Parts: sequence; C-alpha cells; structure tokens
Amino acid sequence: MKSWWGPEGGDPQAKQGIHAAQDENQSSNDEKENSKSSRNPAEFYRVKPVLDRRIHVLGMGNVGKFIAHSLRSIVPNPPPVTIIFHEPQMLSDWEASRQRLNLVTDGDTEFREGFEAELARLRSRSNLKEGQQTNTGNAFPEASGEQAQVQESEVQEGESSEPINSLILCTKATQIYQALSSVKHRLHPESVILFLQNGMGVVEAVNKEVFPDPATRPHYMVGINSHGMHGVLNDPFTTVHAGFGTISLGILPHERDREPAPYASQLKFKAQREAAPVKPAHAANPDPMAAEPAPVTFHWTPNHRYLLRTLLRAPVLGATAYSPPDLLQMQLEKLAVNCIINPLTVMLDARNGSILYNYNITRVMRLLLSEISLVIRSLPELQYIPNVQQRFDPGRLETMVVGIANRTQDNISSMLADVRAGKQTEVDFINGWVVKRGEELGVRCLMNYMLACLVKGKRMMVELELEEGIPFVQPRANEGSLVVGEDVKRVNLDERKE
Ligand SMILES: CC(C)(CO)[C@@H](O)C(=O)[O-]
Repeated sequence: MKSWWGPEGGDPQAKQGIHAAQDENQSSNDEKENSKSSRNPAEFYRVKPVLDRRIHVLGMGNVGKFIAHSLRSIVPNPPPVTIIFHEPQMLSDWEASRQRLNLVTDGDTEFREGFEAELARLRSRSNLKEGQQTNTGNAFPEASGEQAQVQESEVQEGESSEPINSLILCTKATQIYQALSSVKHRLHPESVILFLQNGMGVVEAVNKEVFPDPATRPHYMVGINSHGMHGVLNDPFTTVHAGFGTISLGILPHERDREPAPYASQLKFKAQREAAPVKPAHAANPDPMAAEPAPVTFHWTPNHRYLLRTLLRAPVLGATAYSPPDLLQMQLEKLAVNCIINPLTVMLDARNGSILYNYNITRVMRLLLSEISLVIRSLPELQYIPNVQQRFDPGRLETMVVGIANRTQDNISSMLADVRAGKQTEVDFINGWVVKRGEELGVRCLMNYMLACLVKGKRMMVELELEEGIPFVQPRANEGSLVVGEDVKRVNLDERKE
C-alpha cells in the first residue's frame, strides 16, 4: 500500500504550509497580541505549564496503533500514552499479550512498550444526548444523586474516570459519536482533541451532537494523514507501515475566540422546490458593503502547544504544522480526491488504478468534479483566500486525482475495504458533504448525490451477502485488514458445521 501524497506528487501550493519552526514564530506572534507576558515559547510554558503530559489515543485501528507506536518512539523522554479499547475482549487480549505495539516497515518489526491501556465502552447516541443534559464541561460534573449513581454504576473494570487533557481521535468518521460518548465525561473546556478522520463535516457534527455549548466545548486540532497502513491477519497489535506519508496538523480556532465573519450563506436550496430557478451560486460572496474580516487570532492553549510539539517530535509521522486556512484548503483537496477515487472504486469493485486510462470513467470523473469544484469555490469560508479559484479549478483537481490514483494504483481504497467488509462507509462525510454544502449554496449536486446513494446501496447489498455467507472477494496475500468478508464467511460456515 502506498501513501497517497508522495513527494513526487506533492502539490506546490499545498507546500505553502508553514513548517514547525515557522509555525512556532507565527504562534508566538499571535501570543504577543494575546498576552504581553508570553514573549517566547519557553516563557509561554513558564506562564502556563502543562501539568499532564499523558496523551490518550482512542480508536485502535491501524492509524491509532501507528500514532501510539510513533509517540512512544520519541527520544528522549517519550510522552506517557494511554490506548483506549472499546471492547472488554480487546482489553483482555492486550493484557494477555506482551503489551507491545509492533510496526512492520520494509519487513523489519519494531516494538514499543510502556503503554497504559483502558476500556471505554461505546455508548449509544441516545446516551450521548442524555449526557448532553448533564454535562457541565467539567471533567467531574456535579451530577444530581441519581445521575451520579448512573455514572458510577457505569464504570466497569478497566474503565477510568480520570480527566483527559490530550486526546487523539483515530476512529472512522462514522464511529465518532459513539467514540466520543465513551469519554465525553472525562473531557473539559481546556482539553484538546485531535481529529484524524477522512472527509469533512466531522467537527461540525461533533459540535452539534456532542458539545453543543461553546462555553464548555474542548479545543480542537485537525490532522490529515497520508501514511499507508494495513493490519496483519490474527495479529491485532501489529500494523504494517506500507507507504510513507505525512501528517498535516493545525489548530481550529475556537468559537470562544472567533470574531464574527462578515459573510453568511443565506441561500438555501430545497430539492422539493423544483419549479423555482436555482439562483446563481454567489450567495457565498461577502457583502461588498461589509467591512474586511478582522485578522484571525489563534489562541494557543498549553494543551494545544504540548500536543502539537509532541507530534512534531515523532520523526516517523513526518508531521508539519499549518495555519488554519492552509489546512482547510488541504482538507478540501483531499476531499476532492476521496470524492472520486473512493466511490468509483466501490462501484467498480477494483483497486485505485482502475479509474485510469478509461475514457468513460474519465467522463464520470469530470462530471463529478464540476460539481465538487463549484461547491468548493463558492464556500464563504474561502472567499478571502487568494487563488482559491485556480487552486480548485476542475482541471487542476483532475490532475491531482489522476496523480494520486496512479501512485496508489495497487491500493484498495478505504471505502472499498469498508464496503467489502459490509461496514458503514464514510461517504456521508465525503460526497455527502459536497451535496449538503451545495444545497446551502444553491449548487445542485445530483451526480454526487446519486453516487453516494449507490455506495450505500452497494454496502447494504454486501452486508446481506455476508449474512448469507456468499463469498465474493478474494484478498491478496498479507491484506489482513481486508479479509473481514472471508472471516465472516468462515464463521458462518463453521457455525453450520456445528
Ligand atoms: C487517496 C485514497 C483514496 C488512496 O487509497 C485514500 O485516501 C483512501 O483510501 O481513502
């Protein structure tokens, strides 16, 4: 498996991002404005020391294991790392094992140890909603007697109620609510959460569903991972680092610190109102009479700084820090690539290279990209950024998609792997996000809508096939994480034998 963002395909504009050292300068500049006493990073830490160095990693898929392993590889003085499992069985397997995470690179296995492990059981979405009513944003909310009892009785063996200051969230976008519900009561307004999901709209969904009150909401960071990893069959604590990539990181300015934007998308497109002509998609343009936006000030908390600096110290991650507008544009570029490669490989049931050198597929790609490009170029949040029109031109996006499909031609896309395993896909956070934002901006994205529906339909079909034990995919050797379909088939057959 190759990383999708190799140096040879690196995009020159994307590389405008600020390197760690520059970021340090940038952030100290911001702090000069924010606080006269914080003149340099050392002073920042003297004024606002980090009391807890522990980093929690939630989501023990390949990305989670890779991140946790990399953090423990930092020399000198690696941070204390807690890995969080969702299933009691996984925690028992870990406790029965040598309690090591292994990373295989070019056939060499390196192990890391010294992890703490905890259980945090997934809660249903209805529990999450209940939690919202009681959450005060404090890691130890003062619950009423009855609530306290419920919370106390819910703490099982292996679970913890200690506050979490730095959390790296590595679950799939589709698992985000349940994952956060399992630790929500341990997060507080000064905690920082790093989101490492594919697609867009995850943070907005979390704000709506999990942390609706900005006053008690934790701080956020976002990361874009381009490393390629896969698992090893019957070895839950080993990950193969199959393609070297990077992790692009940035902080998201918190609503508590944000200036109100001088623009707003007002036009709402409703699919039912067919008769009404679709207005030109310029609702996103700022009001010409409105004042220029105030410069954004990034408020760095000690936990932000600590988590960012720690990740930058892990060489294998290839982490780089970017300003929020640069990171947003990189996320949108990745989104455009995912909107094409992921669903098309699902529909073709083939590796990434299958979309290349095929004129009919190219036509489909262009139709999809025309919608995606228009939505992105109409986004109000990009209106004051120079060169957005050129950067997200459909032709340029096509060049990117083709380049990445070519470089990863032997990979099975994450969405195809999910569909083959009968798992829920991230399509709602990929093509679904384009459709949703398009609706808000008056851009009708019928092709992306249709493709998202087809992916969901195909997934449903596979789930039914798996339930009936029909074999349909043969994995290649060593593709441990991709053979779930095979396992399920085997389990079903075994059950029948019994
Ligand atoms: C770019 C990509 C499609 C390459 O496999 C990857 O982001 C994925 O699999 O989701």
